[in-house]
Amino acid sequence: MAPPPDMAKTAKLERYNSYIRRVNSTKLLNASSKLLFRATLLIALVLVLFFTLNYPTLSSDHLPLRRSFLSSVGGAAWEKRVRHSSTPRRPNGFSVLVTGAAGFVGSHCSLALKKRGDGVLGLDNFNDYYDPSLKRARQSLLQKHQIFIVEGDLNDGPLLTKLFDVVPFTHVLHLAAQAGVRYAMQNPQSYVASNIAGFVSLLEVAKNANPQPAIVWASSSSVYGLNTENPFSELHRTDRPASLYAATKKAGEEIAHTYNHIYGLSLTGLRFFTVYGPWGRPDMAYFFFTKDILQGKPIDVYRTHDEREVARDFTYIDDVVRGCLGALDTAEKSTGSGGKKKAPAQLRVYNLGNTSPVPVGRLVTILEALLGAKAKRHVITMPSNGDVPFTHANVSQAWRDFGYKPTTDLATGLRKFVKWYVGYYGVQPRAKKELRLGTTTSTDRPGESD
Ligand SMILES: O=C(O)[C@H]1O[C@H](OP(=O)(O)OP(=O)(O)OC[C@H]2O[C@@H](n3ccc(=O)[nH]c3=O)[C@H](O)[C@@H]2O)[C@H](O)[C@@H](O)[C@H]1O
Repeated sequence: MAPPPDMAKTAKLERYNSYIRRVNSTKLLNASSKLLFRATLLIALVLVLFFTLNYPTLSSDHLPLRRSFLSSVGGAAWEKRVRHSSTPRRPNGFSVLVTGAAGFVGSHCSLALKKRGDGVLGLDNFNDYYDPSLKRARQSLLQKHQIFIVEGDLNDGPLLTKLFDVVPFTHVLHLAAQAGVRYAMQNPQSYVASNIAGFVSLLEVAKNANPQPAIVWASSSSVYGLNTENPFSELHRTDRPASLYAATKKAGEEIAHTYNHIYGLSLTGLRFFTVYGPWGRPDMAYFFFTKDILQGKPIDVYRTHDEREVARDFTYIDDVVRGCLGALDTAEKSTGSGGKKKAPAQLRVYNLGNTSPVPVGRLVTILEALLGAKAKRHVITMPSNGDVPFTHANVSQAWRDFGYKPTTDLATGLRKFVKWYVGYYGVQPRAKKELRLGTTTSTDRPGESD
């Protein structure tokens, strides 16, 4: 029997309503899965960005990815900046790639080269081994002098290749490194990554470049290690490093030999002796002693195991800059091309020191006078941390080949450093008046802080 017409209508309405509910719930389901999918995508993207930008090591696998996120690298505008920065403005001027250009020695050398009309392109990874804001301040200074620093890592082969594709560099001044003797015990891998892998990465690209550049690079006085002959000469033994830092610099010297031998690269290693001065490195003793003395904090002054004073051949930055430029000026051309050696090429190593070691206690006394504050000296036996008891350079080879002659004694150099320090950090040493430190601004040129 057929239902009465009202009941049939109600049943139809019921079916219709349930159909609408089903449609609505399907729509809702679709909408929420879309939302879920988008949210997942967003979280994944955030995670990828986070791990890429914060990847802590120098793993080359991740660098191109990291770069492409950060990047300003590549593109017509970028290439124009790279070319403009590297173009010399004097006849027969050099086109120099300065690695570690935002570093202490790198920033000073970049400005000195630019000042005399050479083209300079910087490369720096702005790592946080010490306060990166100091590196950024140096970068701003270089930028004011039309020096562009490409932000990138030595282990980024494709980036280096790109730079050499854009610019036919005549020279490389390779100063990028993991510095610091004592920190090597805390972070050994960073020394291997920068000073060995990074150096090889640069040499691989340089040997394939056409033309091959001449390379001048920073070795270290620390390669003399346990050498007891004095003063240190390039002819002395360097096979007993006392720290991993020294071992990686010594490895660099051997690696330089190999690339010179196989590919005809012209290579000059410069053994720097405890370089100090304005815009210096905060991890070095003279720098953190200054900070600690001003803050009334105690400082550790090392003495040797046989109760003697520890001494260093502290070398002022302007002298080292002159040494670097002298080495560049006398560097012969590499002889290879396209990865093939055509003839024997120049291979050199030089000490760049001050030739007069000063005990660390004396350095503290000079700082006390400049700062008008007494240091809280905590004299302790040198811990087993890779430090050597003394350094002393014989620089006769650098003098003979490019007229290197250090001219700044420690008291003069520290006065310039303190003058910069108080200006940069805005502190007032009590001795300001007596020593005529004056003030300086953070925009003072490195090497022109007087
Ligand atoms: O010539 C180099 O190739 C190296 O020079 C520099 O190393 P170093 O000569 O060790 O300079 P730096 O740390 O300033 O210690 C100075 C003195 O203070 C003593 N020292 C140090 C710390 C401390 O707390 N107390 C102390 O007495 C310490 O024992 C030492 O006698 C660069 O950092 C390094 O990167 C590398 O370039």
